[in-house]
Amino acid sequence: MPPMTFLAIDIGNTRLKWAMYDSPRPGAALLAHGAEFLEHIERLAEGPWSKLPPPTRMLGCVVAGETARRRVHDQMELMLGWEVEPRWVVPALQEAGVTNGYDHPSRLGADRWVAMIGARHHILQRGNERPLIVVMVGTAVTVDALDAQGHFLGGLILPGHGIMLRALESGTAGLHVPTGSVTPFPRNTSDALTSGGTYAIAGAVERTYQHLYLHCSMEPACIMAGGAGWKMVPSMTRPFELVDNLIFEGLLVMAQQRWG
Ligand SMILES: Nc1ncnc2c1ncn2[C@@H]1O[C@H](COP(=O)(O)OP(=O)(O)O)[C@@H](O)[C@H]1O
Ligand SMILES: CC(C)(COP(=O)(O)O)[C@@H](O)C(=O)NCCC(=O)O
Ligand SMILES: [K+]
Repeated sequence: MPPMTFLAIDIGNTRLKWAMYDSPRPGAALLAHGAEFLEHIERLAEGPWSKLPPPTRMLGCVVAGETARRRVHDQMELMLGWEVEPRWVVPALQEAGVTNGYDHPSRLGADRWVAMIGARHHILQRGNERPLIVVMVGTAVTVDALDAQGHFLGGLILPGHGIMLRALESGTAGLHVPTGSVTPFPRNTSDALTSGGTYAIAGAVERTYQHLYLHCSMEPACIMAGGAGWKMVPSMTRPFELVDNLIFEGLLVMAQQRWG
């Protein structure tokens, strides 16, 4: 049987991340991966994808809008020998052991849905059925809560580091300063802005931790991901695990259910 290669794609509001695996299932071997800022999507076919084997299956999640999705389809069409049909995640009422408590389940960000499925799979593999907080630090920050049975209870959306800074710069006269350091008692504008943003995110996670602990009477686990997740590492108030490829783990779980 020929190998069943799998292409996973995550289109966020800042960057497209992609990864090619040797099969559509968790634990598959990673063959190649990359990331492009959205303005460079048109480089994919001629550049990083040109040396890839044709994918047998493709599954992606997109929150950057219809135009970005179409630009990726165009790149896939340019690839000689690629006949794969692009498939994109739409958050459902239930998938892979996670139930979706959103008022309108399909309006939940597809990346949040995929990340929660990846995170739930990740902690179940460690034999831990416990409440779970999934934090994604990208363009925006999301802090999502699941109970021990895998019910998504709800979650927060807040601005990411970049948006917070740009909002303050554009809404004030005197806040155009270089990036500072995170410190408990900032004594200059740069440190005050950088610390304010970082602790705003850490505080939102801490609050969700308290809410979920109270709701479930059981200590939650916390999984963190996203391009700026590493910036949060020294400032978190509870134990957490940084999982770099969380979205891809989620897409692999979903791919296995579809094609495995
Ligand atoms: N090397 C990097 N390239 C791009 N963004 C980075 C990088 N390192 C950190 N970041 C931060 O990560 C954020 C983008 O993360 P990412 O997960 O790509 O976002 P999204 O999923 O929204 O596209 C940016 O706002 C930026 O602050
Ligand atoms: C919250 C988000 C903007 C996060 O996007 P990102 O930072 O990953 O680019 C995205 O998940 C989204 O557009 N969600 C739809 C609205 C919702 O989840 O309620
Ligand atoms: K994302």
